[in-house]
Amino acid sequence: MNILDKIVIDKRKEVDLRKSLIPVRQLEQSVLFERITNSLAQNLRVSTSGIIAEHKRRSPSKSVINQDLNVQDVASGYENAGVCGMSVLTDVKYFGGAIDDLLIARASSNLPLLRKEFIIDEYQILEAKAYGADVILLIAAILTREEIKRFSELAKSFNLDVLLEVHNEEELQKSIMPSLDMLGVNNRNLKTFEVSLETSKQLSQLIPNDFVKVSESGISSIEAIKELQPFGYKGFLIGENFMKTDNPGESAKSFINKLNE
Ligand SMILES: O=C(O)c1ccccc1NCC(=O)[C@H](O)[C@H](O)COP(=O)(O)O
Repeated sequence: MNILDKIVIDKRKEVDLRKSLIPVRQLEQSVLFERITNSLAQNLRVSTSGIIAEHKRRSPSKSVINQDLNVQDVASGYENAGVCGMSVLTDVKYFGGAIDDLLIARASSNLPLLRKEFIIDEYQILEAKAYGADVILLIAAILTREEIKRFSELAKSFNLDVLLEVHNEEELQKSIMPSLDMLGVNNRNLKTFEVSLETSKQLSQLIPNDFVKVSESGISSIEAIKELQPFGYKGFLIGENFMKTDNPGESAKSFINKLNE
């Protein structure tokens, strides 16, 4: 059993509990449900840096990264740094996140917000919309093609962007469909937790040009981005490298300044 299998077992129980506490009707009545969303894919298409900066307190691979910061400060710092979008990990058990982190990030910035979650049920997409997200993540490794289609079409009906994440060729081949906006290649091997940019490089040629290509995980240097850009990547999801510092916003700002030099 890999880490995703464990996360999904817990997630099913969590989602059942959340559904019983907050019914769909209540989510649909949220003021944010009517909010006009802000497209991350569009920002990435026109950006020179393409940075998507993540709020990440801890992770299965690194344990604690940073538990001392306010989401408000991180979100406003990232916005001030000029990132293209912010990823907010909302998983409680494995990442120390919360759905309220999304709400706080929404109140603190106008950035496109990605709900970084292990989505296995439509309910979580309604939650994403009700708590102010602009983008959802779908992970091919934990979904069937039919689920990817159903979930991405539901997200598009709410004007949410969809980032589909893959780890290998098989996941990529089963997932390609028009209701996706961005294809993300995760460089982290979920069995060993090792990261290798080679994964992004190898899969890049199999991703049709209609999708914005995003490289995820293990990116910690300007050189890594310069290495990935020739493979067509327009988006770079960075978590730990910024979050391990006392001031992720400042850290993202100096990273982007160096990248643009
Ligand atoms: O980060 C982990 O340890 C992890 C383990 C299992 C499933 C997902 C995991 N991370 C989620 C992510 O995709 C990353 O947080 C994101 O790509 C940023 O990665 P990094 O820059 O390496 O923090």
